[in-house]
Amino acid sequence: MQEKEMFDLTIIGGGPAGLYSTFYAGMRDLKVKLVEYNKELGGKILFYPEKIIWDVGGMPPTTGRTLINQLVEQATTFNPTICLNEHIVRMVREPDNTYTLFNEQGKAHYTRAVMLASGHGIPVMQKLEIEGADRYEVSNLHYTVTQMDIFANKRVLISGGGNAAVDWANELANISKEVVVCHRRDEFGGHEKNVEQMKSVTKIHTPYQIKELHGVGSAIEAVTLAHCDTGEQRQIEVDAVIVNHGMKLDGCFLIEAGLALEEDGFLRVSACMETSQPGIFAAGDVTRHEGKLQLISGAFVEGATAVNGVKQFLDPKADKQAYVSSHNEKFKKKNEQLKQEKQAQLMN
Ligand SMILES: Cc1cc2nc3c(=O)[nH]c(=O)nc-3n(C[C@H](O)[C@H](O)[C@H](O)COP(=O)(O)OP(=O)(O)OC[C@H]3O[C@@H](n4cnc5c(N)ncnc54)[C@H](O)[C@@H]3O)c2cc1C
Repeated sequence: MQEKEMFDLTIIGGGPAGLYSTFYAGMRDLKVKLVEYNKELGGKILFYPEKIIWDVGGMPPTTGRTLINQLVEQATTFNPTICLNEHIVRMVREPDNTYTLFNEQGKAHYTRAVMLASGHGIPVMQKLEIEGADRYEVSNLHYTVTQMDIFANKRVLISGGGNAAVDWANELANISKEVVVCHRRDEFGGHEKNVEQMKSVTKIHTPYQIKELHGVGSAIEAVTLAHCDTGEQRQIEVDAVIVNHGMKLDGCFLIEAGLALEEDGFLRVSACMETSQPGIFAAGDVTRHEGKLQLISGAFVEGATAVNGVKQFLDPKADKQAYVSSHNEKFKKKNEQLKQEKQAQLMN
């Protein structure tokens, strides 16, 4: 029988919100477990590991990969329990007001409080609805860009008009032989400046969509685009195709748990990031509230606020927030260690 180990807090989702909350929960002496669906931590940043991030406070321009590594290092400061490759699909409130969370295989996690840091749910890329397209996925049909240099000196077609498609088009224009963008609408998502830049450095076809892929073996060599209104067709030769048609979101378990949602399907939360169910808190992209900052910095603030909410939920007499880290006794030994490491570095 599975051993029933009870945690103070179980965090669902290992993106920026979940990772920072894991660290902060350690600062608040909570016994914490982090459960992530992917086999790797990092959340959405895993979609842009090579992109440079500029807008996280106090952090000089840093790649997504470096930020993930730093977040993971910080999250593991207090030795939390981390479970990867587990999709939480059900939350049950027990008569003693604790929660049991079940993963897809039926494994249970026992916890006194829950934090939903599940972003937009399990992202499932919208695939091309063209028969046989999947055979090119092993070679030059991509649904995300995790490594820029594989597109160096290539003729790349990007299909899609969202934020990510615009960003990738601009970045690839610096290294690829040619970047062509097709989109079924004339308008593109993302910052106006980025869209303008994309228009000046790539060839754009709107309103067009991919109608046919032509390949030999497992590689696409050309693509037929069709005009969305007239059906007029044009063929272009390519070395790689990137499709970014958005993601299907799996938010079903939030609905099944009976949590109050805003109209757009995201979680309604109180000022201390508690959901409509006592003991279930939330942080990051999964929440909506007035003043929402849907950025990594916003996820950090919401994470710390939610952990403080959890602490007071479990112990109403607890301080409202953790004692500042610069003067926190918890770090005394670690600070000594850091000083010694720095001195040793200077000596070498
Ligand atoms: C292309 C792109 C570029 C961006 N650039 C920037 C930028 O420059 N600066 C910036 O501040 N922000 C940027 N963002 C936004 C930023 O990435 C998000 O705001 C941030 O990742 C939100 O963090 P999160 O932890 O709330 O959610 P996520 O990062 O989405 O993480 C949620 C995690 O929860 C997991 N999960 C979900 N449901 C379950 C479940 N049921 N069971 C187990 N695990 C589950 C998911 O697998 C995922 O790992 C960008 C976003 C994109 C898409």
